[in-house]
Amino acid sequence: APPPSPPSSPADIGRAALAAASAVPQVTADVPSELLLPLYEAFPPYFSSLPTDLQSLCVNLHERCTAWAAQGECAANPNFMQLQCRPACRSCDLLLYSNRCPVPDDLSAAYEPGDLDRVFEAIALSFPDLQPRVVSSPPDPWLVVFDAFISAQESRALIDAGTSLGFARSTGIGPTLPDGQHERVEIKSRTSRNAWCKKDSVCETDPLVVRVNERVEQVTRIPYDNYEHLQLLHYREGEFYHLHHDFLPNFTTHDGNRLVTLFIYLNDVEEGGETWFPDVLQGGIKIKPKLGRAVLWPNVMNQDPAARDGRTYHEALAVTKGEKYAANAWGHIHGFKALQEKHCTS
Ligand SMILES: O=C(O)CCC(=O)C(=O)O
Ligand SMILES: [Fe+2]
Repeated sequence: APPPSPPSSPADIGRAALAAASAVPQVTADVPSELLLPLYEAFPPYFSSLPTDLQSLCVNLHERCTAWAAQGECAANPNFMQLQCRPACRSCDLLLYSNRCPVPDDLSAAYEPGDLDRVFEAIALSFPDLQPRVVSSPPDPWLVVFDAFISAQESRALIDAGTSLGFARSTGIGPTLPDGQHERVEIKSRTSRNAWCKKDSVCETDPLVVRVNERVEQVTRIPYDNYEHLQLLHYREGEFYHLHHDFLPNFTTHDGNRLVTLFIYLNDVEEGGETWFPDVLQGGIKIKPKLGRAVLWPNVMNQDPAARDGRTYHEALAVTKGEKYAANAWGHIHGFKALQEKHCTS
């Protein structure tokens, strides 16, 4: 990914710290000579003190890291520099999750035991304009369909945001990396494409998108910061997402897991593309995509919001005619967005 905020550097005055000193032909600023040496030559104690699986990750990811470090950018722009220019900033120890991601001060939970039922019970009474229908309720898992969750104009704004951000083949969550995050891998069971409504994108400036996020927050009573950035989806004819659960496996990060999924359909689909819940009610439930419609379901148990509700497996059936646009809003127990900025989410 491109640097979110590249340091200001007047000229190309150095090379990566891992380049040999002889490979740096033109040094036009005062760069300390040790920064021009390979890290393990210049700082053997520092390098060998790192756990072995971190040593291979202790590299500069940008060729101007050394020069930026010499200009004081490690202190001026730490979020970017400490991860992109690890050896140059002597920040390789931050590759360890426990070093990089101290437990947040505010670990309050969006849902305490019992809150999930309270939130779902209140929805039918509090948001009549959104046309909610309780399709399933305890002792079965909650499942609420809103037939007017967003307007045609808001749907258009979300599709346009996805198009401008660029839809790319969707991935699944792969093995845990040494830095505590997870590899993203292409999976055969999911052929859709998606875009993330990320920070500093049109999603944060378009009032229509902002309004949708506010509604998601109000209806679910999960704060905006606890939500992952909206994930915008595009399925072309034949594309699908096979049976899966939205609760993340093996997560250990401070954001906690996904409490609920609010899934929004952004267009009418000619044929297919239903969301199928095989274990909700007798014989399962299929939700047909429809512009403005949304489905809300829990991924966790009412009595224990840290535990997965194994009954809300679901599948996006293949679009058999036309195309499908949709959006996922995933609300976590704890804050998510601020942690993601520090690369501390899964
Ligand atoms: O497209 C759908 O109907 C559901 C998609 C889904 O379950 C997901 O993206 O996690
Ligand atoms: Fe899903």
